[in-house]
Amino acid sequence: MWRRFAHLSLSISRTKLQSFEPTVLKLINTFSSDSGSDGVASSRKPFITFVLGGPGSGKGTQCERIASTFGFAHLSAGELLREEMSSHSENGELIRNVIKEGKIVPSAITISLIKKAIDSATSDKILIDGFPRSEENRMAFEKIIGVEPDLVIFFECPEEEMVKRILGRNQGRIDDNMETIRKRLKIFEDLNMPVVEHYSSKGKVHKITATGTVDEIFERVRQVFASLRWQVTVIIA
Ligand SMILES: Nc1ncnc2c1ncn2[C@@H]1O[C@H](COP(=O)(O)OP(=O)(O)O)[C@@H](O)[C@H]1O
Ligand SMILES: Nc1ccn([C@@H]2O[C@H](COP(=O)(O)OP(=O)(O)O)[C@@H](O)[C@H]2O)c(=O)n1
Ligand SMILES: [Mg+2]
Repeated sequence: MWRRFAHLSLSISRTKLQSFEPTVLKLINTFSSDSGSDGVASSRKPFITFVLGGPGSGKGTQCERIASTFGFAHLSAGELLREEMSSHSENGELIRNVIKEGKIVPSAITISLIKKAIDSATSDKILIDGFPRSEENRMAFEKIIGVEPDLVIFFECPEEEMVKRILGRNQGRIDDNMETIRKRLKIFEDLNMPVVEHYSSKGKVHKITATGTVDEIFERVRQVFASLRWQVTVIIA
């Protein structure tokens, strides 16, 4: 039956895609970004977005909205580490100490958790929230996983706003106290920002002003994802 159809592969915006008659479209679940590498996505390679920003800048909150609106799997590096910490695994104590100090967990541990989460994700559009947090994290990911992100979102937020949000977060986290927050803010400047600068120089970063209401910020984020070019196969009957 499929042999009677001509297949045409093209890149098309999501808005235009929605106006097509669904019966003549077969959507391959991949897409590429305008700023992406080669613009040609394979149906097997996941579309990876790194979501970066200081502690309390709203990464987790906005990732939930992106995931539910655009069908992404949301993997939070911090959540994966906290789960591992609570599972009493051999690395649990090490992770607890590093998080309490606001430092960065060795890349091999974090990447192995991320890899497992990617492998079991139900979407091949993946948000990796809070990773990479250092150049060492970044280089290890690119080496072990063997891909670069297709897109990087960076939430820019003033320090005093981040501190206010963390102190109001109320999730019982061992690192949400003023002493650890100060250390995390320093790590953010010293180790996280070089990662943002690296991907900025490659034209992959979309900087989002992370002040205002959750809805206002999501409207800025939404525009980035709505402008992604979907890779579709059109089946012409
Ligand atoms: N735009 C916003 N305005 C006020 N509070 C916010 C906003 N976005 C998130 N929050 C709250 O701030 C805290 C930190 O947000 P979160 O998404 O956990 O940030 P991150 O993952 O970057 O640390 C949470 O309690 C969240 O509910
Ligand atoms: N790539 C990562 C991500 C988090 N972490 C650790 O986990 C802590 C919490 O990360 P998180 O992403 O949940 O924190 P928020 O920025 O969401 O507040 C960090 O401060 C680090 O100690 C890490 O070591 N390596
Ligand atoms: Mg978070």
